[in-house]
Amino acid sequence: MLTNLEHLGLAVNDLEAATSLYTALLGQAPYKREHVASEAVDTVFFQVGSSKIELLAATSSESAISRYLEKKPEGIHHVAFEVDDIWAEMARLRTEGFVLLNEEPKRGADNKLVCFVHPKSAGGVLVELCQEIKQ
Ligand SMILES: CC[C@H](C(=O)O)C(=O)SCCNC(=O)CCNC(=O)[C@H](O)C(C)(C)COP(=O)(O)OP(=O)(O)OC[C@H]1O[C@@H](n2cnc3c(N)ncnc32)[C@H](O)[C@@H]1OP(=O)(O)O
Ligand SMILES: [Co+2]
Repeated sequence: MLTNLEHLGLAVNDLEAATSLYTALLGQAPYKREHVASEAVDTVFFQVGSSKIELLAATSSESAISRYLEKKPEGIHHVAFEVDDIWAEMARLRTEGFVLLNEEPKRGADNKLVCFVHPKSAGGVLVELCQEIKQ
């Protein structure tokens, strides 16, 4: 089952400007900056209670974030939910008729295994599932 709203992913053109804005808005500094080569993104994370804000900027034109920002304004790009068992949730969502964008979970940011649900099958929202990678 989905246990928590893990993060909101915000697509931004200028990561430093967005980081300054959210530092002022949230009244706190980010806890992590991370490059995710597999997604060609630089990310900045803020903790807000039990949820997070993830700022995402593309590092190449091949990035999903780059393609998104070619067509849409900066803003909420995806919503991510925490799961205890990503394999079970992927199987459950498939049986519910959702279209998954990856066959297997893949390594995401912030020490997570992730998978994505196509927005066209999720009411127009790009959904991400995240499972903590236990050390
Ligand atoms: C993993 C690191 C980090 C983490 O938290 O761990 C991340 O979150 S990385 C986040 C960036 N990576 C991804 O988003 C990977 C999954 N996304 C994709 O595979 C694509 O972005 C996809 C398939 C959702 C869209 O691909 P593309 O933009 O090339 O396709 P289209 O432009 O043809 O879009 C198809 C259709 O979907 C609508 N769309 C696209 N993106 C979104 C979105 N973020 N939210 C809602 N809707 C979206 C788009 O408008 C098209 O709709 P249509 O009505 O046909 O115009
Ligand atoms: Co994300």
